[in-house]
This record gives sequence, structure tokens and C-alpha cells, in this order.
Amino acid sequence: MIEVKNLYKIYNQHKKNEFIALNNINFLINKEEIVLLKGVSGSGKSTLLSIISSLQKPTSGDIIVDKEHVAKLPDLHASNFRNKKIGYVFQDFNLINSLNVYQNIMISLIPQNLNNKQLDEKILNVLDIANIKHKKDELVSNLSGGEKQRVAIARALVCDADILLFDEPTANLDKQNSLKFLKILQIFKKLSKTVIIATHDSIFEQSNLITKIIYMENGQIL
Ligand SMILES: Nc1ncnc2c1ncn2[C@@H]1O[C@H](COP(=O)(O)OP(=O)(O)OP(=O)(O)O)[C@@H](O)[C@H]1O
Repeated sequence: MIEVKNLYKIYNQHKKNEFIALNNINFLINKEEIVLLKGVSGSGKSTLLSIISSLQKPTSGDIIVDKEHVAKLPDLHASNFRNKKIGYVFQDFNLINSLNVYQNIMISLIPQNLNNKQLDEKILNVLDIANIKHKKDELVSNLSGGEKQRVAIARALVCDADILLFDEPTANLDKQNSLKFLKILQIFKKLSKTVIIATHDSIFEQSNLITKIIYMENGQIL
């Protein structure tokens, strides 16, 4: 469960360029929900995702993920929390272009100290789920946008995080690949993941797997 309470994020606080990006956000997301976070560019969606994943700290307020007070975690604990609990798929995918698909996934597993057989098992399994196993030896720089996204999804799945966060997952995809992404939601449901998708793409409203839509405007929930 993800509980967000009285959350504020103020950039450049007490300076001339102070900006309130999140203004008293409150909501609750239950386990295994698939939630849309909707709002125009600049409404605060990415800021909210990065705070839920503990990449950034809020100015005030609380985020409780499975009883853990995420906003109060010291940095080292925050990165452990992120590795264990959160799979984050960035809008530009954040992959390493000079490495191949397999190596990009392997990097996430370094902290686990696995042997080659265990690595192979885990990596091939998620590449299979994300339907990109056939490209495992290809350099990421040679992949299409949709293929890069499937690698990013495989990487988000490999540490077996319960919560998957997507920032504008269809922004860099054509219609066909966007529809493929909608199909992947069925896999997340089968895997019992909790999913939050920040988007302004109306394509998601076609999906009957969405359990809740949170609308944001100017840092507030409508
Ligand atoms: N580090 C920062 N310093 C100052 N202002 C920032 C910072 N990061 C974000 N902002 C501002 O906070 C607001 C919300 O940004 P955010 O990226 O969360 O919006 P968004 O809804 O995700 O937009 P998009 O859909 O374009 O990604 C924007 O006006 C942005 O300019």
C-alpha cells in the first residue's frame, strides 16, 4: 500500500524563484492497483514519482510504503528501499547505449552477488516476460524506441520489485508500440504488481485494468 499524506515539494524554498511543485497531496493506493496519474506538462507528476521512489525528498509530508516512512529514510536506506521495492521506468528509459541488452539488465543485479547461472536465469526470464529476449546480445543504441522500452521494463522487473512506476511511458512511442504497452499491463496484473503511470496520453483510458485515475493540476490533486 502507498499512502501519501500532506505532501509538499517546494523548489528553491525561500529564494526569489521559489516554486511549489506539490501542494498538499493526499491519496492512497492499495496493493495491486494500476493507477493513472494524469495532468498536463508541469503539473508535478514526475516530481511526485521521484518522491515516491525516494529519489528526491519532499519539503514536508509523509509517504508510507508498506509501513516504511519513505520520506524520512536516510540516503543509504533510501537506495536499499528503492532497489528492493521500486522498479522505475523513465521517459527516456535511462539505458546505457554502449552496452548490450543483457548487460543493461545485469547491472541492476550487481548488488545481489549472484553466480552466472543465477544471473542467466533471472535475466532471461524478465527478457522473456518483456518480449525482448531475441535482442539480448544487441547493443541498446541499435534498438527502436519500443524495444528500448521493453528493455527498461525488463530491468524494472528483474529485482522483483512490487511497485512499478512509469513516467510518460508512451511519450516516445508510436501508436502501435503504445498499444503494445497497454497489453503489457496485463502481465503486471498477473504478476500482482502495483503500478503507477504518469501520463497525459488518453490511450490508457481504453484499458479496463486501470483501477483509479488521479488528476493533477498545478501541483494539486483535483
Ligand atoms: N529541480 C527543480 N527546480 C525547480 N523547479 C523544478 C525542478 N524540477 C521540476 N521543477 C518544476 O516543477 C514543476 C513540475 O515539474 P514535473 O517535472 O514534476 O512536472 P510533470 O507533470 O512531470 O511534467 P512533464 O509531463 O513535462 O514531465 C514544473 O513547473 C518544473 O519546472
